[in-house]
Amino acid sequence: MIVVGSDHGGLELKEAVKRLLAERGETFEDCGTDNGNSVDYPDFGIKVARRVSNGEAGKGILLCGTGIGMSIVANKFPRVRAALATDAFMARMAKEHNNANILVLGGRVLEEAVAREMVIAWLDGVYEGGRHQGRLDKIAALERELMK
Ligand SMILES: O=C(CO)[C@H](O)[C@H](O)[C@H](O)COP(=O)(O)O
Repeated sequence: MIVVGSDHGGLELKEAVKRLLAERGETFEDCGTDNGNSVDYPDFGIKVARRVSNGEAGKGILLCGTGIGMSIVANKFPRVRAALATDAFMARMAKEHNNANILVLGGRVLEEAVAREMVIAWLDGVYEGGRHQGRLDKIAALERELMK
């Protein structure tokens, strides 16, 4: 299950991402926003990141104008590794090296065709483990330490 969410700045590109997910037959749920009215990105970033953090959803895709605000919010949550990417290489690395469970996109930054390539690269990428796992373990240990 993939949860998606955006503010008004990411809404148009989110609709394109949803079309791609539907074409691929992915199971997904849109946590909003659902219209162009100005909203606050944390409200929607929290909805998506909480569900990834607690395991209700395996993956999430978040969009705002630049993706920066959504990244800041999502990475507050334990077990969330949210990656703001700007091209297909970064999106693929986000999966292969970082095992990112949330992909963050900027609706005011990306062309639809590039965003589609990115989502495909991230979804189809395979986490490599190996040397990268020790690095993710260090991040997880830091999370546990900071939560004490
Ligand atoms: O939070 C952001 C930047 O990190 C997002 O890009 C928002 O979409 C943006 O800040 C919203 O801007 P607006 O002028 O209120 O439309």
